[in-house]
Amino acid sequence: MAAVRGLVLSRPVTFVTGNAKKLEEVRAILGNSIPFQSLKLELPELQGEPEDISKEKARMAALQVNGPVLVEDTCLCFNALKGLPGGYKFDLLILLVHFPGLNNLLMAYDDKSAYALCVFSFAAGPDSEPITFSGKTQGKIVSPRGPNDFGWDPIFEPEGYDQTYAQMPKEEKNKISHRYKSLALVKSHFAEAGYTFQIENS
Ligand SMILES: O=P(O)(O)OP(=O)(O)OP(=O)(O)OC[C@H]1O[C@@H](n2cnc3c(O)ncnc32)[C@H](O)[C@@H]1O
Ligand SMILES: [Mg+2]
Repeated sequence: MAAVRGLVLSRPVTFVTGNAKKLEEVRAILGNSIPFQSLKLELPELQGEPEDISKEKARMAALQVNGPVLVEDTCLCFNALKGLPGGYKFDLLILLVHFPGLNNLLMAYDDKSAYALCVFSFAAGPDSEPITFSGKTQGKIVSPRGPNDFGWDPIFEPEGYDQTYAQMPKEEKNKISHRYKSLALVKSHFAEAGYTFQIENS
């Protein structure tokens, strides 16, 4: 999608999420590259294709904020289940983390491969069509290992590693994660579009 070079955004970008752990990672990954403020909003939990969910979240967030917003939708997709649960958030993932025996559900399948998918959307305002940026990290589903403080991190082992996301130092996850890859595209887009920001109090 064409972006207007040098477009001045009316307000600083607001990253809207209800998830403090996501916010922590986004802060660490973006550093000072894109100035943003954050807002905790519980948006309705939509179901469907991750890109559609992410865009719809951006529309809802831009309406509420009445300005430029970033949102993201993240899911874990099992290849043996043809990409489910993906954007269909029945509580299977949470059950898998808390009741490791349920991993037998996947034991029925030889294929334990999965991918973590993060779709960021940027909407320049309530009247702008959101643009999406998808980042994917391949891996496999394993019995839970590591601290249990962020979603399905204990059961996802990224390809090429013998640790789950939960066992890795945060800096390591943030170098290879679905979120990192999606944000790399967001950063490139912002750099190419040449947005300038009116930062409050500056
Ligand atoms: O307000 P939003 O941003 O929507 O926050 P959310 O927690 O509802 O986030 P999602 O709908 O995108 O995510 C669905 C689930 O996936 C979990 N999740 C998201 N990113 C994750 C990651 O990097 N590692 C592990 N679990 C993650 C998250 O905790 C949710 O339980
Ligand atoms: Mg959500």
